[in-house]
Amino acid sequence: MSRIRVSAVSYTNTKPFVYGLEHSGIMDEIDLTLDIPSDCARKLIDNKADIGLVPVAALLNIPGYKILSDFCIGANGAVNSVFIFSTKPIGEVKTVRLDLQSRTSNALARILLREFWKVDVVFSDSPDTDAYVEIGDRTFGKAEKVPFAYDLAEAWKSFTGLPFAFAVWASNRELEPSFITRFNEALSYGLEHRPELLKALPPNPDIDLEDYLLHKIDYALTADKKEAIDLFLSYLKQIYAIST
Ligand SMILES: C=C(O[C@@H]1C=C(C(=O)O)C=C[C@H]1O)C(=O)O
Repeated sequence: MSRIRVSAVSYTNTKPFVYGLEHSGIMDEIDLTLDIPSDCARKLIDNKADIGLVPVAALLNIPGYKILSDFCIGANGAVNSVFIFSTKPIGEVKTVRLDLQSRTSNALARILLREFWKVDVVFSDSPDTDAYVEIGDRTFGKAEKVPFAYDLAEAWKSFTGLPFAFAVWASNRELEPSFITRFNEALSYGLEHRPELLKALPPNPDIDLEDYLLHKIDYALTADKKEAIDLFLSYLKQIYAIST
């Protein structure tokens, strides 16, 4: 039987999930790759993977997608690894560069700039923009070093009162229910064993990894995070309608 191809995110936020998958029998049934979020989305869209930790902004491009887990990469308030970094206060920003590794946070930035901060900006690939979106481990420690840093999960909570989900476990086809159960058990094992994982991770002077993996990243795909996804996707559709 051919293995199920799984694309997970290569950032620290996903390490508990990877720990769970690697410490379970499921490794015999899957081919696991670690990818930046934009590649993870691309693999699901192009049928190069069967399951992915898919940026929610990409769900609209995966016909018939199925969310197969009650775990996600989310946050309830500040997440500490998804930012707009800026040389100016957000109300004065005119140009913004997006992050090529991101799908969700780029869209979230567009929504918040327009609907929450109410600034009209131009998006550009130029290295000289007033502000830029950045996600993942590359952001660790930067918020204290730049003139202005805006945590996008925190801003979303201020805007909507809701938590947020950046990426969900989804498939692009039907899978065996018993496999999905075992997959979820492996993810759950990883979350439960975060203390052991934390002991094994090299210390990082730029981030409190315990706080990040136990408190900032919120892994439960709760009803209010699903509500947030629906709301986020409805804003995203409006933005597509405007920009196309
Ligand atoms: C919290 C994060 O969430 C991520 C952000 C994503 C995106 O912007 O597309 C996708 C997956 C997550 O890893 C992060 O990367 O720091």
